[in-house]
Amino acid sequence: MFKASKGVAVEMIERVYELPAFHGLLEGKIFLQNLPSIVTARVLDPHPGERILDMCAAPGGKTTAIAVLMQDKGEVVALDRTHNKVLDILNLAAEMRLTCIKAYKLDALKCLLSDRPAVISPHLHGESLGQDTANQPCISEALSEKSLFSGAELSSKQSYLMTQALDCFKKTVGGGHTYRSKALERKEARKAKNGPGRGQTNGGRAVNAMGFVPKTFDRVLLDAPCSALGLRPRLFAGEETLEGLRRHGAYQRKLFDQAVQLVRPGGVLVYSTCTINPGENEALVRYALDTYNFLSLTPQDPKIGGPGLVGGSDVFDGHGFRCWLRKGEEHLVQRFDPSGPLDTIGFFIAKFKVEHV
Ligand SMILES: C[S@@+](CC[C@H](N)C(=O)[O-])C[C@H]1O[C@@H](n2cnc3c(N)ncnc32)[C@H](O)[C@@H]1O
Repeated sequence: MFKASKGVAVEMIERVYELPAFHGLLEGKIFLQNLPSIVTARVLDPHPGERILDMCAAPGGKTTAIAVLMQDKGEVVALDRTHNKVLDILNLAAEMRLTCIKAYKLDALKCLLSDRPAVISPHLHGESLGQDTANQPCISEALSEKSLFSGAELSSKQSYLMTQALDCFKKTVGGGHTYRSKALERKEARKAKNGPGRGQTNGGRAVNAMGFVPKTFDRVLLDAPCSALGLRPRLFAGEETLEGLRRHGAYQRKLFDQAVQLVRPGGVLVYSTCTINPGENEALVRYALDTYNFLSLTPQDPKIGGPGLVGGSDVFDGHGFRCWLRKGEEHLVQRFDPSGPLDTIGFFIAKFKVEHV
């Protein structure tokens, strides 16, 4: 408010709900969530022991809801591209004592390991791993795959081996059981003296991820960054332009292209946004179904929101007229109307079954 020289200021003189502020109260016991966010985690339907990917996860509301539904058994990989936001996820997970959550910093547009040339730290080379390396089959096997170092694209076997190698590397070297360099000892002494520093929190350290092997997650949630036109109150909603809305749609399609490749055959992909813009919701579903013939919409449970929009836009968005859902598809998605009797934020959820060939 003090940044702008003119504009509208709002002073809240009466609360809608007489709820106390929860800051620091019942820490780890309660976490406020919008109803559609809880519904999204339930629609994903994660089971204990599964491997789940939450692609745009900060601050971790849905990540933690998913981990709770899994009774903290299995693995929830939570990504965000922003360092401090990854720390937020780690903090929330620690506060809720959820150990199955692994949060990483990664641009979700580069999620697929096989998408990029192999760039491996020289530390991963056998000699620098210490004497016990030969006793680590996964490292030895991965390192014997010569083309890992050639800069060629990774096959999925190579990608898998590399992930295994990195895991082993972390366990052996990173865990400090077999080899502790002088540099590591100096770093730890510094940390003990100065405190954890920017990359550390109570929840742990924000680590960069390199990407993931295609078709290795049981379920993927893409809670996409969006125009957030469903959030209330939105004092600045009028500032979105048609071009801005179109760009959100294009970005979401790129994220979806990554998400779809990470789900295992027979797995589930849930797409959600907190906007009411059909260009980011129903149009994304149309794109998904028309682009990937191995995807199908699947019924959602619980189903609380209303039907999606059938038809299409008659507004030219600079590239075309976006098509939305076809008749019969509208009841397979949920659209939460922020002006409706449910009194929720505006939100959208689509659930896809993935059957790769
Ligand atoms: C809608 S919010 C996610 C809310 C979260 N799922 C929750 O329930 O708490 C979108 C998040 O996506 C992140 N994001 C945007 N683009 C991204 C990208 N390319 N890769 C990873 N994260 C991204 C943003 O930093 C933001 O935290």
